[in-house]
Amino acid sequence: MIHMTNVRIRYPDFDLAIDDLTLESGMTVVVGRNGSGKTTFLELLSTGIEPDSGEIRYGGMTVKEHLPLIRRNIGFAPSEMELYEDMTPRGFLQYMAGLKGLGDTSETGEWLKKLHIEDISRKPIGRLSQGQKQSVAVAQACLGRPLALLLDEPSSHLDSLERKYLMALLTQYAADRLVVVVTHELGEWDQRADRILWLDSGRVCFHGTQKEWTAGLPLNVYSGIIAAEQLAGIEERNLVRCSIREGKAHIRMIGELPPPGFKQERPSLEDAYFIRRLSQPFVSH
Ligand SMILES: Nc1ncnc2c1ncn2[C@@H]1O[C@H](COP(=O)(O)OP(=O)(O)OP(=O)(O)O)[C@@H](O)[C@H]1O
Repeated sequence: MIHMTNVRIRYPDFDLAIDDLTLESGMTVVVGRNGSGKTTFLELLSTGIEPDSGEIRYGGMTVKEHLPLIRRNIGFAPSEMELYEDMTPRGFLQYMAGLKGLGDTSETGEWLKKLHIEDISRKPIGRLSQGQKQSVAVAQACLGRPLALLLDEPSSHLDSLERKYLMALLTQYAADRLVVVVTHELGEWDQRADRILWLDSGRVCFHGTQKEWTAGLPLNVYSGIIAAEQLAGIEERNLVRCSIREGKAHIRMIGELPPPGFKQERPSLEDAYFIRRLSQPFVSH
């Protein structure tokens, strides 16, 4: 469990302020617009940056007193992790295992397999694709099975099948540990996230379960089919999804009332994000 109290980070053009937040075991998905402070939040949790004020407790321990122990129990994969280009994934993981003080490096093979990078494990990292490098970054974070796994957009370069495998792997990992994932692809986490954390302008706007996230929304979700030429009558901002097939537009949209013939749908995590964003008062940056 990680607990943040009165945490502040002040940059010249941005500040992050978290008064009271507890992250518990399970999968927490962090969302928010660009520049809302998600990476800063993850860097804080990872102990990579120190708050200007306030306190973060890891299972009751503070960084001041127990930094090495806390770091041993955190696995962190930043979004664009700097990897040693001349090393191979296997060599890099063994090196990281050494740094983390893991005696048994056989675990490196396990993560290479689980992240599906075993076949490229002897190629220099510099010659890997973005997606393969991303998997190496996630693998190093998992080494030692840390109690808290912090991942910044871990699937942004992965193909859809690898994304699915990664979701399954992380869901399993989160069964008895704390996993925090920053993502812009909230739709992928339907039925997988235990909690959603929504940051905006460096503030926590929402922290709660999937059920709470999708409940009590000020707008509804509708689906329906209209002639493609009628599409112009629907405001772009209200469209969640639209595909045109045989002259018909198949639509998922949000609104107060359904257009004629549309039926109401249960909001997905992503629908709820759109609704919450659209219903927010405009904040200039
Ligand atoms: N080291 C720094 N010095 C000054 N400002 C910074 C620093 N790091 C981040 N910021 C600012 O803090 C704000 C939040 O950045 P952050 O990267 O945390 O946002 P984000 O939500 O992760 O964005 P994105 O979704 O685009 O990745 C931005 O305005 C950014 O310019």
